[in-house]
Amino acid sequence: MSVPELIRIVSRDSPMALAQVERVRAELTALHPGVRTEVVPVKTTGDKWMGDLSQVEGKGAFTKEVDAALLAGEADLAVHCVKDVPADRPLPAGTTFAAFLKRDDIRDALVHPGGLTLDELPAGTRIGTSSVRRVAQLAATHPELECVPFRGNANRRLAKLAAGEADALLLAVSGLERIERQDVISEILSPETMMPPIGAGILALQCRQDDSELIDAVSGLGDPDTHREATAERMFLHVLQGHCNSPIAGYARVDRSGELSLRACVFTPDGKVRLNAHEWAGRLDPATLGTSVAVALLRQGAREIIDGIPH
Ligand SMILES: NCc1[nH]cc(CCC(=O)O)c1CC(=O)O
Repeated sequence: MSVPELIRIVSRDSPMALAQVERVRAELTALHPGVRTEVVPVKTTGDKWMGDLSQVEGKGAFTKEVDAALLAGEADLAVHCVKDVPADRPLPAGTTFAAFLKRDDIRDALVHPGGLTLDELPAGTRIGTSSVRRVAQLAATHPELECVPFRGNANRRLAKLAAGEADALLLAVSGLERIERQDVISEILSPETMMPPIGAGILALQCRQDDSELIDAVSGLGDPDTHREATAERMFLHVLQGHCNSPIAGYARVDRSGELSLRACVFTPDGKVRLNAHEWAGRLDPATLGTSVAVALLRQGAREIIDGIPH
């Protein structure tokens, strides 16, 4: 296999994103000793804008500038959190996913400086989160807690928490691990307590579609089970056609016997309505499983819920 001499890797410039790039560089050099890599950090709209994401372009706010650098030939390989890559539309024309890295933890964690668990938090505790998915689920199970809007990369959110702008936070376990701040976790929430977002804990490598030399060189970093899970989850979201204010959650799992299943939920923003679906792939391919689960939720009224939320 011919491997490019130099691979320029583009990513957001947050500490979490740069840690993700370091993982990719380490895996690349393990697979192809001698390959040189260079990091091209870019600031995205989502990093710069601290208001409501629906007022900028919503979905795509964390990926647009990265995609642009890839397409302009300023870099060869983009590293994305699958969670942040819009699934309602295809990937930008001319680009493709070359690999999904082995999935990290999919769960959310509670960060409470006093070390309390979610069930122990006193009424009125201010939870810093702007995520409609987290707000809806907390409203359903812990209506006595108060969510306050909280944006910024994970390090900035931890700094704002330390400054007293909230009493506790919800953050992804995988994200905290990447920035080496697992120490702040007071409780890891099960996926039943806090259903994760589509694509949680998965890093994707994106290339220009015509760059077959690079696609071949990086495809060996992909994990087959993660690929099946990501494909089912993203097709689910594509068929559902949510928007940036629609509380949608779900995850696919390949179990020990190799069976793929997908469970997913749609909520009203107040958490009062929760639609559920859970299906096994059986003989279906992952994308068809994703479609089937989306159709199951649409039959229960997901379209009316999603379209009824201002966005
Ligand atoms: N929106 C920011 C973002 N994008 C991906 C992750 C977590 C890591 C992952 O799921 O890959 C986070 C932080 C968070 O939600 O706490």
